[in-house]
Amino acid sequence: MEPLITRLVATSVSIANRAGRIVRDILSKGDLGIVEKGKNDYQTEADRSAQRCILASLHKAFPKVSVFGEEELDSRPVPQEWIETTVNEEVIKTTANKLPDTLKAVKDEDICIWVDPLDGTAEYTQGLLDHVTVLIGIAVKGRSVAGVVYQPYYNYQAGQDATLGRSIWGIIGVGTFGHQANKPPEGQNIITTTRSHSTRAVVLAVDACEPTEVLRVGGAGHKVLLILEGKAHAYVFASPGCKKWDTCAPEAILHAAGGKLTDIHGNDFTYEPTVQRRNTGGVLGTPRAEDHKWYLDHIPQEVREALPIS
Ligand SMILES: Nc1ncnc2c1ncn2[C@@H]1O[C@H](COP(=O)(O)O)[C@@H](OP(=O)(O)O)[C@H]1O
Ligand SMILES: [Mg+2]
Ligand SMILES: [Mg+2]
Ligand SMILES: [Mg+2]
Repeated sequence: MEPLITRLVATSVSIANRAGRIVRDILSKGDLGIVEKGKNDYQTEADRSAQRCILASLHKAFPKVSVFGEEELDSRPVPQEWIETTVNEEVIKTTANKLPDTLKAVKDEDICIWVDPLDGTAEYTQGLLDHVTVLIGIAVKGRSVAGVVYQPYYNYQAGQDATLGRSIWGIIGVGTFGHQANKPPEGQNIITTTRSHSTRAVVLAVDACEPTEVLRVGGAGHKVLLILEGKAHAYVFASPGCKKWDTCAPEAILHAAGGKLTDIHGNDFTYEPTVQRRNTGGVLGTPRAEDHKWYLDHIPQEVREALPIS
């Protein structure tokens, strides 16, 4: 049998696809069932249903693994057709002979999975559909090592014949798959940041990094995809608003591709079950680990002091 990490990622790719289908079905039916959880913080029926699908499916396949999802839900039974049991063969094939030795012996109790059933909820409700992703991040002993980012509306403006949706996945030491890997353009400094959760500190930090262009878009998953595809040079978010489920999967795919995701002090995120949910130190992502320090050094002291280390 394949190592646990390989099976987890291969199953998570199938589960994220299934959840993405639920996200699309709910929007096409038209009743989003929006609930306000807090200030500028919404949940829809798609967030709730996709999380039920993902948690029930993971629990069925891996009953001993800890899983945390963004939404607080009751334990109502999940429709049988939402339980995804297939395994993505592409992941099994690609990972065979490549998984680092350190990940081969990982046990159930070492693992914590962080699930964002719908990242970019604000943009989903506003019709900015390619900003939406489904995130499943896998941490081992508190460090993010593998992730799945499913983009359910990829290609939605490319015409009827285009295949809708794509899966991006990555494992540290194996690589990142399912997207184009481009370098960002030389001579520019394109910075991506939040579209719907901006603050004075967010703007100060972006401006201090001397952007030639600012891409204000939704979703932590989507912003990391922009970096992986060479559309942005950095993801700069000087706010305590992102949580563990926002960063776990994006961090793994970015690190597996040679990039870096930390808080704005340069500290690594940790993901053990008891960790505080908020990434209070903000988020900084770059496509090449060696470029990270330049951005860290440009974050104003005033902004750093206002964001406690996570
Ligand atoms: N001030 C804030 N309050 C609540 N959530 C926040 C937030 N700032 C960021 N987030 C969460 O972090 C994710 C990325 O934010 P953004 O799109 O603004 O860059 C979103 O995840 P969800 O859409 O899964 O809730 C968003 O809700
Ligand atoms: Mg949310
Ligand atoms: Mg999110
Ligand atoms: Mg979410």
